Amino acid sequence: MSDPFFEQIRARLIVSCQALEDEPLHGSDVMAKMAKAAEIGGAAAIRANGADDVRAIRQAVPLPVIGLVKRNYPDSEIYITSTRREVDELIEAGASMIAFDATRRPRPSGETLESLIAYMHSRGVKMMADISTLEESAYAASLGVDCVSTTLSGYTPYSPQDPGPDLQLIREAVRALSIPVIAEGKIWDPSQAVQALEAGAYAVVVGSAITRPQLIAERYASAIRRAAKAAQPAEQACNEGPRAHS
Ligand SMILES: CC(=O)N[C@H](C=O)[C@@H](O)[C@H](O)[C@H](O)COP(=O)(O)O
Repeated sequence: MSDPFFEQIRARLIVSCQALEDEPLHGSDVMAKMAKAAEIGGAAAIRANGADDVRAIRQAVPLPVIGLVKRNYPDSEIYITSTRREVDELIEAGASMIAFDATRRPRPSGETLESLIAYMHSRGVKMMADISTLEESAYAASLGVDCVSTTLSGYTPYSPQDPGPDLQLIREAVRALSIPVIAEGKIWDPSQAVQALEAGAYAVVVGSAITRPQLIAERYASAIRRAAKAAQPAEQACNEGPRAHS
């Protein structure tokens, strides 16, 4: 593939810099700093939520920004770039590629997956299809998206609910598709990123493990709590000392 964007991200790290309103790091200024840190750390591109964050990040770093808009609608479970309204916002903000929910669940505002992809085609924008299963990846590819990302595995009720990345989906999608398959979702460790690449992923997106400190802290705190709890009976026995025989 000779597309400069895809050349730039080949076998590289993409950092997802996202903080929703209820998260402590919410705010475009903070996300722009996160993106700067990611760039210094070696990221080849940034994934970001919302037109304001896309704009701020584009000003802060010379990296391509994959944009999405998370917005809840009352009549749909889909919340990642659900309709052309979000697509327009991202194009306006200068996103290099648009990430969107490419599951076949009902979309809000009478939009369909097919109509949304056709609209993005007509606007000439690159498309990253966020999918949760092999079947969804194949269908999105047949509609002409530029790449698929395993973002939604574990986030639809019918996909595997595992704690780690869906390496099997990556492997199967790579085998089945002729477009890049991006590994995304639940990658917490550099070794998992390497496994994803070994499974054939074209690039790897890491979010929470780099940019959501409250989740990172929680992992440490709960591991420490678990270890302390497991050590308790032994400690108690130690403190009590040998029992005197009566
Ligand atoms: C399911 C969903 O809404 N995923 C979102 C998609 O943009 C983000 O909240 C994730 O942080 C991103 O996909 C990266 O994944 P992880 O944070 O696991 O590295």
